[in-house]
Amino acid sequence: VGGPAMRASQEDFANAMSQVKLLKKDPGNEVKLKLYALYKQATEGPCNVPKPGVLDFVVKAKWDAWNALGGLSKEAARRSYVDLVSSLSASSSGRATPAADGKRADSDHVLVTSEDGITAITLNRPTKKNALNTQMYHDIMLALKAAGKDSSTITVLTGSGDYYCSGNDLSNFKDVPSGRPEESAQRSAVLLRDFVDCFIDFPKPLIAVVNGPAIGISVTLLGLFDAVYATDRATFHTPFSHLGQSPEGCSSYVFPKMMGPSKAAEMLIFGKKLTAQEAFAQGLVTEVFPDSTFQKEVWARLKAYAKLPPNSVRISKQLLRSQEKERLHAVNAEESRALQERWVSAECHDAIAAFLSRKAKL
Ligand SMILES: CCCC/C=C/CC(=O)SCCNC(=O)CCNC(=O)[C@H](O)C(C)(C)COP(=O)(O)OP(=O)(O)OC[C@H]1O[C@@H](n2cnc3c(N)ncnc32)[C@H](O)[C@@H]1OP(=O)(O)O
Repeated sequence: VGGPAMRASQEDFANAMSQVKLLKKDPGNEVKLKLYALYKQATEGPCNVPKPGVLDFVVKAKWDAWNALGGLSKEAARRSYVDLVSSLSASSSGRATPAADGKRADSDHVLVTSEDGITAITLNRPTKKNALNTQMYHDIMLALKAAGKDSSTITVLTGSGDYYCSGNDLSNFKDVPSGRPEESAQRSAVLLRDFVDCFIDFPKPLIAVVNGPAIGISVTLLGLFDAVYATDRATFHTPFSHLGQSPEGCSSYVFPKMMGPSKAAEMLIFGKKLTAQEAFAQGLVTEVFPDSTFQKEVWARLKAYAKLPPNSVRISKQLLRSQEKERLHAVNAEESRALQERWVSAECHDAIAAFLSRKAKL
């Protein structure tokens, strides 16, 4: 699940350690802590030193980062380290985000533009309905981290082509090295948790421009956005049980609060697909627009919002969200743990095999 085909050899790991020293841009403290934690886990295994005192800030932050990796195996940590360095190198060489204001920075499948006070992150893999592969998860995280710090007032996530996003790339499951499904699932659970954490912690208004159907994780995450604008062509589908999986993106907590437990159960347990109007009625979508005028109307609205004073907007967003943050992090951890187990289940493997052999489609 979620990981590239090969295991990370000691040589890959050694190369990645050298590459880190050659990065042109400072990746920031958060990423450095992640690298430190993965390095320790890869070389020494799970955190084995006593918890430092709270006033020892730097040592405590490092200990927390290492300890958060729990029982992740050395091999999985090595792979995650190699993946992370590879995405940082791509970004550092200008292939990926972040975008400077007024400029455009591209990675293969995630485009970032920053203009008129709006940073837009566009999923750009239309031939695969914008399904999210491992590199895209990393690119989106980097893009969000950069957007959180840039001078734009709001950040937008949207898709190119006829889909918003078809969720997790199911071919990620093909790439599991034989005999190592547990490690792969563990690595994907770490990736999922880090990915969703970026949305929980995002410091300024985050808006989804849902330009077409949305599936899986692209739907569940919507509960963490501050506004969701959808074309009337969009649909919202979370077929987790059909895939032998379980909900993520904090939806097991946010959806029942938002739409009531039974409507949430219809979506998250029974996989009911909602139309845009139905999603609006459940509070998942803020407003629905006719497809013919969708882009024009939504971007005009966003440009007006982006003219508001950025600091005021940011502080208000944080006030609206801060009460729930701790709870959301705990939910995210729990959902990631549950999925880690699901990914090695026969129910999940059978469902993915059916999709990959073209016997099943949603
Ligand atoms: C590490 C974090 C993990 C987080 C976990 C999240 C859980 C989820 O997100 S669960 C949701 C997973 N998504 C799906 O189950 C969708 C699967 N796709 C489909 O059912 C259909 O492709 C479609 C309904 C989206 C579109 O059908 P349509 O007939 O219009 O087009 P297709 O010919 O099927 O698709 C074109 C092309 O795109 C490929 N593709 C589409 N979605 C995915 C996907 N999610 N993963 C991999 N590939 C996908 C499809 O195979 C086609 O590829 P080819 O042209 O090469 O055959």
